Amino acid sequence: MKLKLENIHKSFGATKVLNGISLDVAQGEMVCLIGPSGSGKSTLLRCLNLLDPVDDGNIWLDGEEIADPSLDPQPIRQRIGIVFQSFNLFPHMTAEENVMLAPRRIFNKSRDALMPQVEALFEKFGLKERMHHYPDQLSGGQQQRVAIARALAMNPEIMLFDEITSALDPELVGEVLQVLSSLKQDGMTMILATHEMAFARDVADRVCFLDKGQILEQGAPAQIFSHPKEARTRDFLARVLRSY
Ligand SMILES: Nc1ncnc2c1ncn2[C@@H]1O[C@H](COP(=O)(O)OP(=O)(O)OP(=O)(O)O)[C@@H](O)[C@H]1O
Repeated sequence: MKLKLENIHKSFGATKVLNGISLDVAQGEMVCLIGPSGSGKSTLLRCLNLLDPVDDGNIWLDGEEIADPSLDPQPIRQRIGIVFQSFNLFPHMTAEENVMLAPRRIFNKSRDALMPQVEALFEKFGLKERMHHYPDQLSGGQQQRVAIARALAMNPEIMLFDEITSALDPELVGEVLQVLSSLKQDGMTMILATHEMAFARDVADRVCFLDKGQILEQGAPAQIFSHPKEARTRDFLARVLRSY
């Protein structure tokens, strides 16, 4: 198993946000987390990336326990890329400089040494002509694709995506989802929190329905979307699918 979560608990003050999450993610699998606002999707991804410490439970990456607070989180974080809804690109740097920043600093590599990989990423994401543009010269969809390239430039083993299309104009969503589909074809292990139900249904290997910090149901998208067992899952899907 690439990633294994065992009975994860997390509270903020008196608010219990994750209430016993257990989840196995296989190498190359795409898992979509769906669920109502406030169900704990973002918190789960932040805990997986060690941005927030868990209160209790275990996270295993390739059989190695990573949620141990006595470990230095930095080397583990490098193995797990995360992209957020807000692109957070540095405005005073070009797209290329944004993508090169972390690998240059952390791996101490020169621009020349990194250039073939970075050029290949821009090419793959249809951004070759935009490498030397600044973020404010790029559309939201282009900025988000640069943000994904920036995470990939660290050669992560797993990618986490937290509602990465939620801030985009509807016509720009497709180009970003296309990037996710191509990463899946490349065999990247991915966990996505998303409200893109059609994408989850058509592309994910597995869908996990979160509610009140618990996984109520999980399974193949066809099973969850067509035959949800839990009433709460059914209600949620009925509401969101009606809005399409
Ligand atoms: N740093 C924090 N401090 C206090 N409460 C927090 C913090 N982060 C999240 N929460 C609370 O945890 C709960 C779950 O939030 P989370 O963002 O994980 O949900 P979500 O499922 O990702 O929601 P959405 O779909 O709206 O992004 C919410 O009640 C939220 O207010």
